[in-house]
Amino acid sequence: HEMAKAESNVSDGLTLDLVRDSLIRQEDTIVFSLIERAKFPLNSPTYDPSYTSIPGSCGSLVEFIVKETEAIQAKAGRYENPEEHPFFPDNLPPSLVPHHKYPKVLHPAAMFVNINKMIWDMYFNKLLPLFVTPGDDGNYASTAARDLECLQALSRRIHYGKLVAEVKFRDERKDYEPAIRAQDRDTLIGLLTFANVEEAVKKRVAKKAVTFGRDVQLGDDGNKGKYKLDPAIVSRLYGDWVIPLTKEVEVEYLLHRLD
Ligand SMILES: O=C(O)C(=O)C[C@]1(C(=O)O)C=C[C@@H](O)C=C1
Repeated sequence: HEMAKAESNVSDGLTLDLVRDSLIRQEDTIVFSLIERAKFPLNSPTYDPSYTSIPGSCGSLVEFIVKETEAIQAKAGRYENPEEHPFFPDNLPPSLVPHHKYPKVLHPAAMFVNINKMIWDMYFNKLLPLFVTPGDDGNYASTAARDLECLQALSRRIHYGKLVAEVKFRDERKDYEPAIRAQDRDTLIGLLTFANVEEAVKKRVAKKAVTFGRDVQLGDDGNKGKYKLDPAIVSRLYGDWVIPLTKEVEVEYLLHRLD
């Protein structure tokens, strides 16, 4: 089904190539946010609920930062954008800014797909210990702020799977419809998987880690193979978690595409 690329010509101008261009640009944001987080050691008190005793808040410092930041950003209209998904959607304050008419591209069922709990779990339990050094330098607030940027960048990329799925559905409706009617996950995964694209993504993000993770010097390249973030880990992050979670969003969206 590589043919779909050339043929897609939908009314709102959305094409698989355009959606993929956005995914590629978002790689820059993700790799750079990880580099920024890697400046700090693990700083485990950031994640320890017993470290803080903030009145009115019972979780860890990172939960406090994420919840409070999301509340401010919600008031500023961030979650009006269908591409943004909060980590703590309960009790978010309403937007206080004028309503912006985002183009209605997705099926309304898209609203109910939010896998940020899985992303949170993956980031803190699997990924973080892989790419930060052990240790504690006391910079917990800055550490939590960097975590939030990583989480938001990952969440945006993974939930972009809704748009990817929508374009694929429009391009190959007759293949997708029977699988959706049968609620057949495996067939849907088969239809939306492009192994060659996944391989290219994994190689490219490793190359971005090499490129962005160097010290820029005016004279000779003094890097001697030392990077701020291990390129192999970025490749693994994508292969083991980012791509599978994006596919999970694609399937969840498609299962309700005909509701
Ligand atoms: O580019 C696509 O077709 C996507 O669905 C995105 C993505 C990815 O997460 O990078 C996921 C599944 C495909 O197998 C290839 C790549």
